[in-house]
Amino acid sequence: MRKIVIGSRRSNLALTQTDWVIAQLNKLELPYKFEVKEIVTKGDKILDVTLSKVGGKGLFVKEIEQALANKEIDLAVHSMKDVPSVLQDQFTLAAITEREDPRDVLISNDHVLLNDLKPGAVIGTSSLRRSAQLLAARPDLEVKWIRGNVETRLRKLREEGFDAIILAAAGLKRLQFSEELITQYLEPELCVPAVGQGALGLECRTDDDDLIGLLAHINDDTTARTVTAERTFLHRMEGGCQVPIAGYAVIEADQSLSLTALVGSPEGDVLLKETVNGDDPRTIGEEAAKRLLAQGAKEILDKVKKELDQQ
Ligand SMILES: NCc1[nH]cc(CCC(=O)O)c1CC(=O)O
Repeated sequence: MRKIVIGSRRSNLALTQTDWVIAQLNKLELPYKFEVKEIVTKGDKILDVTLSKVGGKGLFVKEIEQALANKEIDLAVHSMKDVPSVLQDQFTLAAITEREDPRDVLISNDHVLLNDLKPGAVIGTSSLRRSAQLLAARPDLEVKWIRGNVETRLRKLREEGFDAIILAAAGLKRLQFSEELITQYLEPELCVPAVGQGALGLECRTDDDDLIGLLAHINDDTTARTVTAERTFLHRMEGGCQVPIAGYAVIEADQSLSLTALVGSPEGDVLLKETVNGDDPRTIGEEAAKRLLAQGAKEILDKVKKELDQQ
């Protein structure tokens, strides 16, 4: 019986996601056992400055990959939205598991809906993707930076003068927060989710054929196809997750794919958005990128990156 060591960040969400993956693998009743090893990443320690300053979100993944390379761990469970669009050859995304609710949600004090928030209400988010789309819908709102894990952000909502915050439904559901906490689901038409939002990715060493074979059992084809379309788009935009890019694909009744891709300015005064249909995930990802680039998406993103560098 082989023991698989799984590296996880120490947050409740990361540990819950890791336990969920272990439960799926145990159901297979194959001769493997699983052990969790907690890893504290630099991104977890640095909570006060903007993440873009210390290397973006890829940072969470990087230290876990070091542990994979050193064979301290055999497997890493990631939120797909935190995984850079290209991995080094020595690492493989062996499976993408079934997507949880991909939507963002609004959580406001006193359960006030987005349209009913008072002019100038303060919204907490640290995502330029969320701020761009929220401000496009409600230009009068004020967006304020908020950091920390899900529990910390909920505490800050109550204690630090925010009127509302935006979180991913997937994280709240996995952590088993009550539905009553959620004021409003932001449908993808209003707020296109982050590329990969709600899906988990399982990363291991490329030469670990045995583990790759095991993980294939818990790959979800629908999620893998849709997330591949989204990530192809992200890759072509040369976007990290710290810039205002969104991508969300679904499978239609006739099994074809439909990808909605968005690039915006952080202030929400420009939102470029395209929906592309087709059968091949990579082709529609490329096509969405081509259409947005033709409308000036690169200029918008370059300006954002320059501003981040100056911070
Ligand atoms: N940005 C951090 C992060 N990375 C993954 C999730 C959970 C949702 C998911 O799996 O996409 C969250 C929290 C959030 O955005 O509210």
